Amino acid sequence: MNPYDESAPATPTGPPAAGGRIVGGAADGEDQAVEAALRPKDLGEFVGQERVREQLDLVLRAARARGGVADHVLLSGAPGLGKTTLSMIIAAEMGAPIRITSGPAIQHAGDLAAILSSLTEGEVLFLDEIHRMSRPAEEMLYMAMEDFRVDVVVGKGPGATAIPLELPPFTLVGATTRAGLLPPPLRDRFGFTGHMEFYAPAELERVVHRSARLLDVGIAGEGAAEIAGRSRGTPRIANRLLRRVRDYAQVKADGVVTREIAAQALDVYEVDGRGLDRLDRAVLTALLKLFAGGPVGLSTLAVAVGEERETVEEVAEPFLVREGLLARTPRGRVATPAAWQHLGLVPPPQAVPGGGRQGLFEG
Ligand SMILES: Nc1ncnc2c1ncn2[C@@H]1O[C@H](COP(=O)(O)OP(=O)(O)OP(=O)(O)O)[C@@H](O)[C@H]1O
Repeated sequence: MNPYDESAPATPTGPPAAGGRIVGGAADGEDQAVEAALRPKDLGEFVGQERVREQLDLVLRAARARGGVADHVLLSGAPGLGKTTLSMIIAAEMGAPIRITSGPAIQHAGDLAAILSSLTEGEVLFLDEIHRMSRPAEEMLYMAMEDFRVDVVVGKGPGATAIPLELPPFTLVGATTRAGLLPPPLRDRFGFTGHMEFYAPAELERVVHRSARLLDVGIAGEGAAEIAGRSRGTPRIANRLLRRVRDYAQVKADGVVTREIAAQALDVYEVDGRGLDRLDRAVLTALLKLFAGGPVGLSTLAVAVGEERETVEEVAEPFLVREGLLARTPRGRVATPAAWQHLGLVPPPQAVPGGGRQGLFEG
């Protein structure tokens, strides 16, 4: 195919990209409904993340041996990698109840004080998106984490008084997609920090097999491998793709997920062999076909695919960069040799990988 062919069909533009993406990392309504059934219940069932699992196992065993509560735990990593699941496992392994809330839900220090003061001894408090808590709540949390105490301010102005309130010892499990955004005083108060990595295909295959068993879906080894390879390193996406493939297998075949059935089903949902969806491919296609692989400015690229700048930058690009298909350079976006290869196109002779060529199309 000639990359300069102007008669090529117009680059397809995706639906509103961030919401409802089958390959999106964040949970949608259906995910929430079925995830409870698919969550591993203990560390032994939790697939992958060997390092974090091993370290956490030590932290929890030691706490149990001491008969005390576990140190506060910070889990960082992209959405859908298992932070909530791991927090529930921590509670289960400690034989403790768990309370789940999130940073954006705690806008006032009083909201946090209400939660903290109602915890029972040893309870696990899971605080998702901890980097999005309000500043006053964050400051209250410092003292609560360190001294199991908060000062509740009663009244306003000169007459305001701080009433100290003792808290039962508890374990805070904070989760964040961006550990770098946490203020150091907060980060330092966690006894253990685990960074969750994207999963290897073989690990995702195990996740798919396990979920298929729980959902009572017949699946061949190669069927699981096909789904795993398109799941962008993320168990949540693997589970979601499995559900869509199961539908297809039931409607179009005998219900068993083979490699062919998985591939056909995911082609219908426009998730390609490497996990790129329609938006990802639209961005890449425009970059290659319209701008000869770049460099091209983000705004120009966004106009070319009919999307908002932010959608291209925040929704499509991170995965393309991670996959080594696109590079962000000071002079604009540049396709890598792997991008040409993935779309089956031949780079023009003067295109130098890494953006060494004078940009004709910068926006
Ligand atoms: N290591 C794992 N083994 C098996 N299944 C997993 C694993 N990690 C996650 N899952 C599955 O993936 C789904 C999403 O996991 P979870 O909700 O824990 O992700 P998360 O990191 O908390 O996401 P978010 O940041 O959006 O809250 C769950 O249904 C869980 O069953």
